[in-house]
Amino acid sequence: MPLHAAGPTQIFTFPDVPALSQGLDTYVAKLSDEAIRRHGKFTVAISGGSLPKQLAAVLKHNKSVDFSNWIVYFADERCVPLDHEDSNYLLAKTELFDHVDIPQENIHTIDNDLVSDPEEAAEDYISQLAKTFATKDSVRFPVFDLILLGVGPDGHTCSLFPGHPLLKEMTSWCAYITDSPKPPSERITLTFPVLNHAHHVAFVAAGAGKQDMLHQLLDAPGHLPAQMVKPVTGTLSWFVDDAAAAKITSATYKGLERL
Ligand SMILES: O=C(O)[C@H](O)[C@@H](O)[C@H](O)[C@H](O)COP(=O)(O)O
Repeated sequence: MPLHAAGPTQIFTFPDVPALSQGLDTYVAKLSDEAIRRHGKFTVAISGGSLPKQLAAVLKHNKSVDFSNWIVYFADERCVPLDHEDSNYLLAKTELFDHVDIPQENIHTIDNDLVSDPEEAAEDYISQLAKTFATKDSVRFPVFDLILLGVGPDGHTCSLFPGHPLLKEMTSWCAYITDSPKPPSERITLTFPVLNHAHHVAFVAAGAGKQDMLHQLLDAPGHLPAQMVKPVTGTLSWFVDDAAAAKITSATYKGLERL
């Protein structure tokens, strides 16, 4: 069985979180290897929340991954200093970056001097993205090799929340929000067109607390933010543990796959 294939959403289920981390390691290592062979680098965007820990648990020990060619962005970031306990960067640093050899200049953080001005911080982040993704041929949207996303109990992903005007943002690469219902209220976030131009997008969700939302997202059509992630040509995968997957019933997904 291929790990992923263009086309319909693939859902990989695991008995528990350690097994899910093992599966993520296999998946990310393969995509990293493919991307580095193809274009000499692996461009990846990482979310906050529980994802960095789940991602890093096994991956940080994987000596076969060429982290020196990773280029890392944040799918969203809270507008707090980089050493603040709410910083997605600090979390990813503690869980992953401190254990592997990603060159510091390849880790694109929110500008620490701009965290009190979300609009400026988002503008700066667009400039950082342009350094990696704009060529002299110019690109319409960044095309990440992989974007790793979490999902909230209200169906939000990144800092894209249900009913928020940012759901309609279709031109800018990175936007700011000052009224996030999930604290802290000020954040920057990649936008849907960026998410949907990636080669691969993977959601990661674990625990019984995600059961109802996964059932809602995957068993019925809708317009919640996580349901608006529909890669134009890329793949969409879900990595879930059995507890989170327990209420998924749709025939579309009846072949929940073990990785
Ligand atoms: O910075 C953030 O708050 C996140 O990027 C956010 O979108 C997160 O991924 C979800 O809220 C899921 O969080 P949990 O995995 O902790 O439930």
